[in-house]
Amino acid sequence: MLELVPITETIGTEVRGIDVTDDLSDRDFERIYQAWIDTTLLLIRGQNMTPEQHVAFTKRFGEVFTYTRSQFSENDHPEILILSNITRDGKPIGSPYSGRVWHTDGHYLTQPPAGSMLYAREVPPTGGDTWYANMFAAYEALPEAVKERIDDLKVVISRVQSRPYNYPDRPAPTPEERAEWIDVPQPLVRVHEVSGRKALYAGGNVPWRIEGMPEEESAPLVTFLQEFSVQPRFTYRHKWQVGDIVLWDNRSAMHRATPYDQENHRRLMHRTTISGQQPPFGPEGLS
Ligand SMILES: O=C(O)CCC(=O)C(=O)O
Ligand SMILES: [Fe+2]
Repeated sequence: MLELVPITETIGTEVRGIDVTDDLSDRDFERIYQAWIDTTLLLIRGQNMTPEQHVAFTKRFGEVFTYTRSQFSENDHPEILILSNITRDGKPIGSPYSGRVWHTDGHYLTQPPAGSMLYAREVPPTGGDTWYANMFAAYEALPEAVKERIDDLKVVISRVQSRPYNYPDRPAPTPEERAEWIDVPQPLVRVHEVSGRKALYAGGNVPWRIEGMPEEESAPLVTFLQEFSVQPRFTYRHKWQVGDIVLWDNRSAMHRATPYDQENHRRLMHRTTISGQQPPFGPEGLS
């Protein structure tokens, strides 16, 4: 029987009593979907999915993104992104460095993904955990004066500067990529398109600044918001077991991967990504 169990006081729901490869009734799915929207993260343990089943389950939450240009997608499954240190024919089959700093996926895209579903296939005995922070809770805990100050601010994100920082194992952007990777504006406070709740949209792995604000004012505010939002009271550290699925709502969560002994242990994660809309601007998210 489907059971929904809170993970911490502020973030996450563990979904028990389901096999995601079975047909879930619309009623059960609706409860799971609502828990995802409300608590930003779902954990489902003990699953055994083929790539097809992973994609099919992800599709219930939205349109699944296809990695047409990634060197790290699974053979014949462009929807499955591989995060791993395991090598295939002497070549890495994934980037083991992805996400080592707090971030929200695709902050630098005009249409960032709505969510990501990570599935653990192989895990090291220690390390390789993933941290998550609930950005609704972080926003709501800010002093009223800070909320008023930041509610209508826009930030500008530079994708070009992000590449070497995020992926030390990948080459710097090519001139073509540089030309294509434009600076992207995002709201600093994001109104969730399903619940209407406000979240701090302050992801950190891509350099960003606040539009129209002098650097000496913007930089300390950015640092304050980033540090504020990852306090233990808003976060959950997930220690992976094989068969775990974690689905996070990228509109209301930040996350961060932690290191592990890459020389001696294997970690293999399959990720699907749910496409998203352009974050709405304006105090009510209407414009
Ligand atoms: O490997 C992980 O634990 C998370 C990596 C990450 O940032 C992601 O999948 O978006
Ligand atoms: Fe990520």
